[in-house]
Amino acid sequence: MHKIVFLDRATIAPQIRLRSPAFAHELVVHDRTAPEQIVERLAGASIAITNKVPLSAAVLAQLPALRLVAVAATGTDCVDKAYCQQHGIAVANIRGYAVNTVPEHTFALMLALRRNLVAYRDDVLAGEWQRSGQFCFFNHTIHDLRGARLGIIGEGVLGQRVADIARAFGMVPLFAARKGKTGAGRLYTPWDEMLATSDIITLHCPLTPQSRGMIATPEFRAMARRPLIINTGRGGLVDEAALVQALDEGLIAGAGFDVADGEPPAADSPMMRIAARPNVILTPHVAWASDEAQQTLADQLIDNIENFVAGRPTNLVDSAY
Ligand SMILES: NC(=O)c1ccc[n+]([C@@H]2O[C@H](COP(=O)([O-])OP(=O)(O)OC[C@H]3O[C@@H](n4cnc5c(N)ncnc54)[C@H](O)[C@@H]3O)[C@@H](O)[C@H]2O)c1
Ligand SMILES: O=C(O)[C@H](O)CO
Repeated sequence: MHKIVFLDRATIAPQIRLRSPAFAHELVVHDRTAPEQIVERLAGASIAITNKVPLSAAVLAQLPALRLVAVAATGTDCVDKAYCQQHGIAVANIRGYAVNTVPEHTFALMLALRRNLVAYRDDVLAGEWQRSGQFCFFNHTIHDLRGARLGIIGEGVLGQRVADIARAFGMVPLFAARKGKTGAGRLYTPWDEMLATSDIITLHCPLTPQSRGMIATPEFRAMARRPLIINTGRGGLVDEAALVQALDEGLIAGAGFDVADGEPPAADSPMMRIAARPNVILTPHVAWASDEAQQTLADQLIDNIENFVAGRPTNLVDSAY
């Protein structure tokens, strides 16, 4: 009989229904699991469910019964997939569930920052409208999306939907070629050209050893049009100290982030130090979290587990990802 252990059920909202897998099993559910509890809790489990509890090689090496890590997310950066691949542990993720929720959140950040909604709201609350003496006032510039060039990093499910919505707004979406690769091809804009010509840059790629820190000081200095940076991908894709410096030096117009390098970020972290600025919006990794998307995720999570046990696994992730 399979023993299934869910390490962090509290990362999915309580109203989301998690159906019981349709095979003989024992299911143990923990709301949260601290690093020092992982090995003890997964002892004897053949299937581990994790959303964000890290499963490092050192931890996995102590779990000889483990056969499947079912990640309750698209991003699998919390799992040492190279170790899993070498030791016959399958890793499955959730795909396509966020195709509405993340692009909608991405555009919410873009619109709010392009139109300076946070700054105007602060002004209204501070009495600026009354002081202006007329029906409107112009303390902050406002830019339309129509005509803006949108650099998109990552051309998967989310990057493509963002491009579709961008076209509907009359924007010009540009899929960035891989950093460091020459010869962009018909569908891709060379990396340097994307940096130099975008009015907004949005990240939709996984966090891997290759993509960590892909936007750092040299990239900010190459952003000739003072773009907005939107990151709903993963903390760690953008070097946060370099982001603060880029904002301080006016190299970028603003930042809309749903993720941080280390979550929750420490109170004195770079992201928290800039979070109150009017041209910064930081949301707590909730772009994925519409009720609709969460239910799709929960259903697909159990599908993945049932399919694995039935011998026809779905959504397996290899170590390159
Ligand atoms: N903030 C959130 O709530 C939230 C929700 C869902 C997904 N995400 C993040 O968004 C990412 C993308 O999701 P998706 O559903 O589009 O995944 P996907 O697998 O469909 O697409 C990922 C794309 O990134 C590309 N890619 C891989 N490595 C790259 C690199 N080094 N540089 C540039 N591109 C690279 C892949 O080729 C692929 O086209 C996930 O990996 C996850 O980290 C965040
Ligand atoms: O990768 C994902 O699916 C989101 O970050 C939610 O965990």
